[in-house]
Amino acid sequence: MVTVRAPATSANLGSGFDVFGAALSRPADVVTVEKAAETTIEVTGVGAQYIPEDPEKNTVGAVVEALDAPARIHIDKGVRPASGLGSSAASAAGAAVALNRLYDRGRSREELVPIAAEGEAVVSGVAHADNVAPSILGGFTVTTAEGTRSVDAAIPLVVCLPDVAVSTRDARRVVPETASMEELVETVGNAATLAIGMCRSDPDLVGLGMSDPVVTPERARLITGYDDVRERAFDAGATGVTVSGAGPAVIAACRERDRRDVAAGMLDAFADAGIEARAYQTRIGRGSTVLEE
Ligand SMILES: Nc1ncnc2c1ncn2[C@@H]1O[C@H](COP(=O)(O)OP(=O)(O)OP(=O)(O)O)[C@@H](O)[C@H]1O
Ligand SMILES: N[C@@H](CCO)C(=O)O
Repeated sequence: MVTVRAPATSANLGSGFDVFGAALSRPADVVTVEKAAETTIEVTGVGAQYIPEDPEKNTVGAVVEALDAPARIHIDKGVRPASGLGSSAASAAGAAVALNRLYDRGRSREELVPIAAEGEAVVSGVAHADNVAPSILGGFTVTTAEGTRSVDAAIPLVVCLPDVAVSTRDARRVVPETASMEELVETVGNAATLAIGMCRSDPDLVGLGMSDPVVTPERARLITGYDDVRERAFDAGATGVTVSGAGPAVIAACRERDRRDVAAGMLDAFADAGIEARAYQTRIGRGSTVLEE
């Protein structure tokens, strides 16, 4: 038996659509696997009632196939599905690390990234790896067709999750098909600023680099109260605010001393819009961790 804790993640970080990702210190899924002749999946925890246990429909089923590793699998969800916090990815990442260990497949963490990404194709139609990469490797990740690079970074964060669901599949439909040269130049500048900020663990540069003129404005329209939430976070000291992944979670970078106020401001703004929400005071954290074997 192997048990793995796989963290929630935030993809895109504004300027890095389908490229940037960050592991969050909390929340997380816990995935337990045991060898079995046939694969079975049991799901408990947050939002378990919305998650299919059929291996053809659950993200971990694709991982079992890719590693040829049938198992009895238990997923204890700490990351709510359709949250923008890489819920589907956390289970796939945890299963990839756990099954690789259980069956001694000898894959490196980097090699497990495209395997776990197969699970994402099951739910969103695209094997995007920007959530599974940080959930497996930890830290800040840059994923391209050439692979994933990661760096540890100490950045305090708040993620505020409203009590509404936005599926990645739906949120991908509003992504513009083209961008102007002006938007491209702005986006490259912001993304480069953010990457330097991560390497220096500088919340000011990370926040500055979260700005994105192309994808985020379209996605923000799907989140009731977004503009006020953003403004209240900045008022409380946030250095940058954007949509987390495909939403509806909203992520803010800040300094440690402002984190509590940023969380309170974001919660208040959602409450003013009549929406219940939960705020996680978190930070960039570690990747999947083996808890027991
Ligand atoms: N193990 C799993 N955990 C969570 N959701 C799963 C899992 N397997 C399948 N799903 C399905 O995936 C969908 C949620 O995935 P989706 O990509 O939309 O949200 P997310 O992973 O929280 O967000 P994001 O990718 O934007 O960070 C739901 O329809 C859910 O039923
Ligand atoms: N990069 C993906 C992440 C989904 O979590 C998207 O924004 O659609």
